[in-house]
Amino acid sequence: MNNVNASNNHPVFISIVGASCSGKTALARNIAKRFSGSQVSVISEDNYYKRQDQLTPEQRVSINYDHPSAFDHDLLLEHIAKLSKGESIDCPTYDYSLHNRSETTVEVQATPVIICEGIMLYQAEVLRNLFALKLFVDTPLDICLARRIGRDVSERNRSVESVLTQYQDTVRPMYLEFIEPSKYYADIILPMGGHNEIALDVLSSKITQLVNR
Ligand SMILES: Nc1ncnc2c1ncn2[C@@H]1O[C@H](COP(=O)(O)OP(=O)(O)O)[C@@H](O)[C@H]1O
Ligand SMILES: Nc1ccn([C@@H]2O[C@H](COP(=O)(O)O)[C@@H](O)[C@H]2O)c(=O)n1
Repeated sequence: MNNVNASNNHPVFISIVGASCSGKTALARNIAKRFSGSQVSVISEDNYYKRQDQLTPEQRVSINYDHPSAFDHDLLLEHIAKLSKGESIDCPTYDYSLHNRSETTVEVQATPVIICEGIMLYQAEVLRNLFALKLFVDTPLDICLARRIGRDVSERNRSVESVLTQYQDTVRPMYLEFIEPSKYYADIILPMGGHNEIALDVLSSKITQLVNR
C-alpha cells in the first residue's frame, strides 16, 4: 500500500487515454487500490460530454460521440482549476441510455492524486499540459470491440447491431484519426491495460514520488 503526503493541498493530475474499452477505467481503479484511504479520485471524461437537451432522442443517437467536439472540455478545465486550488467540484454524471448528462452530480474532493481517464484528453495542448503523468493504454482494437459489445449491451442499453454500426461509422475511424496518434503525447504506453502487476508497481511508486516531491 502506497502512502502520500496529504498535507499539500494541490493535487497531482494523472491522465489515462486509450481506445474505448481498452481498460482505462480498470487501470484507474487498480492504481487507486494501491493507495490507502481516499488519497486518489478518478474523473471520467465521459461525464463531460456536452448536454444535448435541445435534441430529440433520435437526434442524440446520431451524434458522433468519438469526436473531440462532443466534449465540454471548458467545464473540465474549470473543474481541474478548482481542484488545483484545493476546492471540491460537483462533477457531472452521464446517462448512456439517454445519450445525455444526468441531473445528478457527484462531489469530488481535491485528493492528493486525481486520475482523469478518457478518449480525448490529449487533443488540446491546454488540457494535456495539466497532467504530471500521461498514460496510454494500448489494447488491440479487436479486443476492445469484443469487450465493447459485451459492455454496451449489458450496461449501456444497446443492441449488438447498434454497437457494430456505431463502431464502423464513428468509433473505429475516430480512433484512427484522433486517439491512436495521441499516444505519442504519453509518457508511458501500457500494453493491454491495467491488470499488469509490474506496471502497477512502477506507476504507483512514480505517482507517490510526484506527490511527495
Ligand atoms: N485486462 C482486462 N481483461 C479482461 N477484461 C477487461 C480488462 N480490462 C477491462 N476489461 C473489461 O472490459 C470492459 C471495458 O473496460 P474499461 O476499463 O471500462 O474500459 P474503458 O474505460 O477503456 O472504456 C469492462 O467490462 C471491463 O471489465
Ligand atoms: N451517448 C454516448 C456517449 C458516448 N458513447 C461512447 O462512449 C465511448 C467512450 O467511453 P469509454 O468508457 O468506452 O471510453 C466512445 O467511444 C463513445 O462512442 C456512446 O456510445 N454513447
